[in-house]
Amino acid sequence: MTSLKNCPAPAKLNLFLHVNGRRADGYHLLQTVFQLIDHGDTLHFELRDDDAIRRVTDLPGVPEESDLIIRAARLLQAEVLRRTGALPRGVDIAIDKVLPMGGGLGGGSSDAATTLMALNSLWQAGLSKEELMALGLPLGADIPFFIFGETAFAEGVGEAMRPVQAPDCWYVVIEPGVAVPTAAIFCSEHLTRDTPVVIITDFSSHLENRNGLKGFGKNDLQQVATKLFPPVAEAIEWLSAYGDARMTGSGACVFSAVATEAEADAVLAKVPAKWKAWKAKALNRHPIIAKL
Ligand SMILES: C[C@](O)(CO)[C@H](O)COP(=O)(O)OP(=O)(O)OC[C@H]1O[C@@H](n2ccc(N)nc2=O)[C@H](O)[C@@H]1O
Ligand SMILES: Nc1ncnc2c1ncn2[C@@H]1O[C@H](COP(=O)(O)OP(=O)(O)OP(=O)(O)O)[C@@H](O)[C@H]1O
Repeated sequence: MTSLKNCPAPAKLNLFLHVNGRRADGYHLLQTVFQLIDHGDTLHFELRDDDAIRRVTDLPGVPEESDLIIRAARLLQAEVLRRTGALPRGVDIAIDKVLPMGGGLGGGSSDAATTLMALNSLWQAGLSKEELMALGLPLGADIPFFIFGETAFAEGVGEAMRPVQAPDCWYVVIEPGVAVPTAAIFCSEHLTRDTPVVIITDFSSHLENRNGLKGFGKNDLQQVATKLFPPVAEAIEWLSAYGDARMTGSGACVFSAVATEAEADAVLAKVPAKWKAWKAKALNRHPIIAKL
């Protein structure tokens, strides 16, 4: 096999996101449910005759050298060299970018995770899932989750994960049109960092309904993000008329669960034209698993 086309890099939603504390190194201890959804970027990989790793699609605002896709590919290439003494063939990587940057949807992390999984297969590198997760973590906190590949309850700095059954529902997602820098939210003096720790049984009954995790938990980053970025507050306020609207990750995107696709369409029809909005279905498993 010399190419892998149409590899999905889905988005995630944080159904709740609690900040429970802060480590000595400044990183925050979180508890979250990462929900995979069927909306995201698509990547294409084509092996080269030399050993160069190239992005063949322009991504405005993200130079090739700092792109998480390229950094992930180079990291795996170096790891294969270290293990086998042979440098794997280079690769041209194309991307259909759909997910907004700084959207809280984990776009960059998902692209990097898909790159690690696809190249592990194309290069027949044989790294285990756990080895790929460890390789990806320094590049982005959400990368291990996407490689884990299942909707999950995550704790710590995101590295301890347990699969949970995704609520069987749809989500309406609004992009408020701003990019939120994650670090700025975590640095804020106004961020509360003392939400009590929960256990799965605290919310497992909520997973069975078709309203996401409506009524359970909150996003602790939301208060800070809405103060710094008023369009996020405005989108939450608008969407709240149709359900329990929340922000995902460190923002900017906001979402609300609905039971059916028809209900999602009904809400989408009313979204003010100034915002981009879309619907997505809850997934239990990463769609790339069926492909590799
Ligand atoms: C908040 C989440 O969106 C939840 O899914 C993610 O954990 C953030 O993931 P990300 O955007 O990939 O963030 P990273 O690039 O890993 O980290 C950006 C910055 O956020 C802060 N950060 C991130 C994760 C964490 N558990 N504690 C932190 O304090 C750190 O200042 C870090 O330098
Ligand atoms: N392939 C990539 N796609 C998107 N962003 C990338 C990529 N590579 C590097 N980046 C950088 O990462 C930053 C964060 O982008 P990303 O889309 O991952 O944010 P996010 O959705 O807020 O993530 P999270 O939910 O993990 O906080 C971008 O502003 C960009 O500078």
